[in-house]
Amino acid sequence: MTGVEMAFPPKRPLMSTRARLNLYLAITFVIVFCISSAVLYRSLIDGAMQQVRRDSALQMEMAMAIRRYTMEDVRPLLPPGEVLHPQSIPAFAANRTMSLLEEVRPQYRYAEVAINPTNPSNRAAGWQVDLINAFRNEPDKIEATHLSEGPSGAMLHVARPVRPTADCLACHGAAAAAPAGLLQRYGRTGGFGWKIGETVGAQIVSVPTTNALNAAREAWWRHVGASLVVFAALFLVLNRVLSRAVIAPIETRSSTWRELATRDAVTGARNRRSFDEEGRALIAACRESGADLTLLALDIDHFKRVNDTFGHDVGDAVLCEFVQRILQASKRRDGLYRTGGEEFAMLLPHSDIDAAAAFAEVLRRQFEATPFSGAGRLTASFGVAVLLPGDTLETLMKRADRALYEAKGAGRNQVRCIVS
Ligand SMILES: Nc1nc2c(ncn2[C@@H]2O[C@H](COP(=O)(O)OP(=O)(O)OP(=O)(O)O)[C@@H](O)[C@H]2O)c(=O)[nH]1
Repeated sequence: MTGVEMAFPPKRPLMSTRARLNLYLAITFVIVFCISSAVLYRSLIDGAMQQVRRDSALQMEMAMAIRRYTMEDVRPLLPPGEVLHPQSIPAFAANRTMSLLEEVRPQYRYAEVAINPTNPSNRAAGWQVDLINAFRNEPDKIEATHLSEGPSGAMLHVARPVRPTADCLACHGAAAAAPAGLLQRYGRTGGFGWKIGETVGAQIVSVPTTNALNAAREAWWRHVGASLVVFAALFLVLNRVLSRAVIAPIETRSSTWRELATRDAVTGARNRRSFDEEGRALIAACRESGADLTLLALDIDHFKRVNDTFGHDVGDAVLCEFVQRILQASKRRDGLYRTGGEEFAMLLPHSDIDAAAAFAEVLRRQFEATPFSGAGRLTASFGVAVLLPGDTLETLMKRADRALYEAKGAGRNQVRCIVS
């Protein structure tokens, strides 16, 4: 056997239909998964914050109820006078009661603070002052929020303005008119001169957000994990179903169509169309890599006589046997092309003219020595041409044909080479 190598097999698409289907499925799943996870994350966080706000609203309502109870039920029994009972002051009662609640619900805080308080421990500081000033700047505002980050986590502070009514001025109007007990307990320095409707302070409810947000994030991670499992299972099922129901039949049909479009129906050799396409690609590849390329033109001698003597069917069988013998003698299964009736061509990359001629000679001897079944002894002629700079497939083919005609002209059953 010779060392020549026949043409490269035709190039396949970079990705198979199956691989493309998997890629599209995977991309679709990733997009759907990311969008649904992002939407879920947003809604879980929003839900957690709404829960925090509901908690703060409930706490504020509790404080308001305590104030009201103090004002309506306690104050009439213990009106400010010579002796001051702080328990009868709404702000004191609310602060005190809510501080008891804080013992069982740590971090849930309530504070009534003022810029100019009667009780110095109720003096607003830092962001509390900012909230009060915000209410002062916008008298229509009835609620303001502030988020803070502390050692125990993030907190949401919800504030409502404290605006004195006529009742409040009994203690917080002029210091001279204030009850003696109040002056005696807190002095004359703070908590006087308030005016009806002006913002003097704020009720502030503080609620932790960290726990609720962490719970929302944990729920999100659980969902992400479960979704991943569901998406992966769905991917596998869809992949299987589509592969069996759609891709497999398409691949079978397309490979059949490819065979029909690129092979000669009688001999199974690659057809003229393949020769043109693959020949051009091969020339470009050999030019780029600098590899040799030779073209072998083959033709059965006096083939017409086979048809005329034994019939067209035997002629077909001879063509098939001719192809099989060539393929068996070469390394590759592709690379032999039927370019005409009983004319064939072979593209031999990495073969110089001597190697190609030697291969042709092996074939020639083999044909000559071994009779064809049904048709007896037959010979073939060969023309060899090597790829030259500036060659196209057509010019290369022309030279190989010329060499073949020279072989025919010289009596057939021989190999002729044309180098330039
Ligand atoms: N059985 C069969 N014959 C074919 C087929 N295609 C072409 N032929 C015949 O091949 C013969 C080719 O004849 P020619 O071109 O005269 O060539 P030849 O007889 O081989 O003579 P040389 O090539 O000069 O040696 C014709 O008789 C065609 O009818 C085919 O597919 N099957």
